Amino acid sequence: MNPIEIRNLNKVFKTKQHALHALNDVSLSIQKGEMVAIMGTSGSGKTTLLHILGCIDHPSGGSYRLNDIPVEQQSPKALARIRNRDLGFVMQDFALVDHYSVQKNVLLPLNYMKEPQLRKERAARLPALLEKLHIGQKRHEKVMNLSGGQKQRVAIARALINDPGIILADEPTGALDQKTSQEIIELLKSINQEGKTIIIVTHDPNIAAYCDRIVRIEDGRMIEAGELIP
Ligand SMILES: Nc1ncnc2c1ncn2[C@@H]1O[C@H](COP(=O)(O)OP(=O)(O)OP(=O)(O)O)[C@@H](O)[C@H]1O
Repeated sequence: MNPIEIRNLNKVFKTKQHALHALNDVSLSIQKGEMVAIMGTSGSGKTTLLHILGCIDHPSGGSYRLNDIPVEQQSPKALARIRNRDLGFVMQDFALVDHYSVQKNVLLPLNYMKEPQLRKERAARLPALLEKLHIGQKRHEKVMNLSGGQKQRVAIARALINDPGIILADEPTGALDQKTSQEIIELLKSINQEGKTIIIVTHDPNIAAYCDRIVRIEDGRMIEAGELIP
């Protein structure tokens, strides 16, 4: 079973004037432990695809199985649980709460977890996780006082606190300088080498070079699926 299986996926955005086909007949399988780059020109549909993979948006047609679960048949509550447990998100603008501390930001996903024992177990991972991401000393610092690279490390820690199998990253280095970008992609690569499946939307060929394969999208169509890992 592949963690991600999409078949003949379509996404149409309807406005009063017209219907925009953001994704057109996209089929894609992603194996466990792969690191995949999604590339394409601006407006080609990359973020739309990532949002559907992240169960943030719904396709207009086609099927999506995530960890063998048919996503389109899930209730909003079940989808919220999937987003919380099975997926970690890393965004270009970090999507952190600036006036919260590092610790409070990283622990945020646990607020949505009902099981107290599991929440406790996950929270206990915090110190080791922050050390691993080299932000241990910033634990009580407000996020607004951190550099861009440090903020992205906090966002990666938050994505990992629930130990999801899949990390989805939308231009994770888009707001960072070249040196910091390299540090962040090397960090994501090391997380991938520990077994996480990682999907990264990027414009940057240097970032894509760290991935196992490149999926290219143009005008909502997948024009290249790259080579699968043997
Ligand atoms: N909510 C929406 N309503 C209407 N059209 C949308 C919506 N979201 C995206 N689109 C359109 O769908 C197309 C694909 O957008 P998407 O954001 O997926 O592109 P992208 O490849 O991620 O672009 P970029 O590299 O500039 O971020 C674009 O034409 C965009 O204008």
